[in-house]
Amino acid sequence: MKIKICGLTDLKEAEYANQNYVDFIGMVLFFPKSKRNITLEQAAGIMKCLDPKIQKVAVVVSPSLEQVRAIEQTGFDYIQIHGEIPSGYAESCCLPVLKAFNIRDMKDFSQYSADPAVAGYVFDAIEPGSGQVFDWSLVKEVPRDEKFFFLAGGLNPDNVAEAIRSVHPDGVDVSSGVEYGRERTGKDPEKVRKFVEAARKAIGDKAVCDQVYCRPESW
Ligand SMILES: O=C(O)c1ccccc1N[C@@H]1O[C@H](COP(=O)(O)O)[C@@H](O)[C@H]1O
Repeated sequence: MKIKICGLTDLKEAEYANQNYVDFIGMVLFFPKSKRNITLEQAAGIMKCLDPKIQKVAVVVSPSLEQVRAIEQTGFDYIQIHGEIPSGYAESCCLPVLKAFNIRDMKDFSQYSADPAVAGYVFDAIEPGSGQVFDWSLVKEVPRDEKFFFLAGGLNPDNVAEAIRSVHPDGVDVSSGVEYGRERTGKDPEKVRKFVEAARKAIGDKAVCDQVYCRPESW
């Protein structure tokens, strides 16, 4: 079971990821509508501060091939794509894709599950990065294959254990749920710590571990 903290925007947030030994971080790119959108140059600076063991995910919405190539050159390990994967991706790009499904897109699931460029799935609420929880029963029946299954959408320190027990994902993904409230923006180190602690505690629960789908070592 892996933990992903998404939407990092500055160097101190990279430090929170290091301090809590998270497995993945995400950074939102080429999506100015998001308050977490940063430039490739900012992302490169954040990457330099990250523990090299942490996997770096570029989070994008229907990117162009040109944007994907720029992301590849910046040194990301994965690309999380909401919306459409650009046509010609397999021929000219090599970053493994985490295909995000904003739950109304589930009709496209079988198409993407057959795509060799797709290394994993991120199941998220309708509005990405909105902090909204969706009905987890919608993904409980998703057939488990060799691709990685991240649960996202409104997770927070108070509901992540229940999410793990209920859905048995391979990984949990959070952004809004570890941020400050209305008065301040950015990640709250105390919420990051509590989220990671709650997730690890739930994972450590033997009854849960026995049911969680086992991943290959590389994950
Ligand atoms: O965070 C954003 O603004 C964002 C923008 C574009 C695509 C995805 C985005 N966020 C991703 O949404 C999930 C869940 O976030 P939350 O915990 O519900 O806030 C996560 O993967 C974010 O990276």
